[in-house]
Amino acid sequence: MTTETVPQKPVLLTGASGALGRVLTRALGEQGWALRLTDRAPFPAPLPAGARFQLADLEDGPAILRLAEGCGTILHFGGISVEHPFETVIGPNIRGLYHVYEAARREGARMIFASSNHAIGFHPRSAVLDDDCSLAPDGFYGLSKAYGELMGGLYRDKHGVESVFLRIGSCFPEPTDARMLATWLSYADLTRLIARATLAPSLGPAGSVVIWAASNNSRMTWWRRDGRAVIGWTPQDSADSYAAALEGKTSGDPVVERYQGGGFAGIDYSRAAPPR
Ligand SMILES: NC(=O)C1=CN([C@@H]2O[C@H](COP(=O)(O)OP(=O)(O)OC[C@H]3O[C@@H](n4cnc5c(N)ncnc54)[C@H](O)[C@@H]3O)[C@@H](O)[C@H]2O)C=CC1
Ligand SMILES: O=C(O)[C@H]1OC(=O)[C@H](O)[C@@H](O)[C@@H]1O
Repeated sequence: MTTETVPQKPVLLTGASGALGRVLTRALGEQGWALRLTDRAPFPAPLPAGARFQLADLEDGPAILRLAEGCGTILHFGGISVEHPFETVIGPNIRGLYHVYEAARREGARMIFASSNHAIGFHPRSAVLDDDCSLAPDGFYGLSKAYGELMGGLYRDKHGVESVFLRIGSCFPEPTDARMLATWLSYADLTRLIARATLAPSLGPAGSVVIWAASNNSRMTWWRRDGRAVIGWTPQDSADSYAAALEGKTSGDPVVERYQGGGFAGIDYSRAAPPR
């Protein structure tokens, strides 16, 4: 038996011009994937063979539906990616997300949603979380990710749309502070995770899985059971080799150090844009 390494249908990647979108475009393009790329910002590098890019805003529903035509998987990485006032987040991350889920429903595509640790960021670091833990967003951004997971549940239960919810920790070239000794996800582990999430023949009886998306970091003691066995993903990298350099690099702020979401838990935009 041969293991499939390239999806049979094209894959739509939103947020292609962003940090992780560019990483995935390069890595999956090199593996011969047929990529349909989109972002509201131009793609800042040459496109790999087999990739097409189209500028679009996630808030433009008809454009998103057209882009998804014929795709078997949607990698949804577009949107606001850090804490911002509510009015900034709602368009891309809520209305835009709805357009992407509608596209997945119409195409019968599997959704791989870049959720975030900030969907559960108000859990204390002393808590040990399984994939069915309560959502505990640490701001408007985290709230939009929690809403995205709930929307995925609705589209699964009502329309049979499959979803992989990636609760990504901190995905950067390397960890840069003590918190990331727990939360870091290497680019290579992300790429392998996306491949397994896309190519896994089934997401099990539930039709959706939650993945704690961090590398094999021994300091990640907050996250336990998830759906990685269902898709066949095992992280291979680790932040441990950075420990000597980063262990003392904490914020000194008790709020930041207490919660899993770190600095986002301490940002307060609640009065940034009063209702009109
Ligand atoms: N990098 C990380 O450590 C983590 C990232 N994530 C999620 O992964 C995804 C990708 O993250 P990054 O690449 O780091 O973020 P990024 O900010 O570099 O990329 C996001 C992309 O979305 C695009 N975008 C924003 N609003 C849009 C709209 N209305 N229409 C079309 N495109 C729009 C932006 O132009 C940007 O290129 C995001 O959804 C983020 O929330 C989640 C947890 C951790
Ligand atoms: O918590 C973290 O480290 C990361 O979480 C996220 O969701 C953000 O997209 C990223 O910019 C943060 O650095």
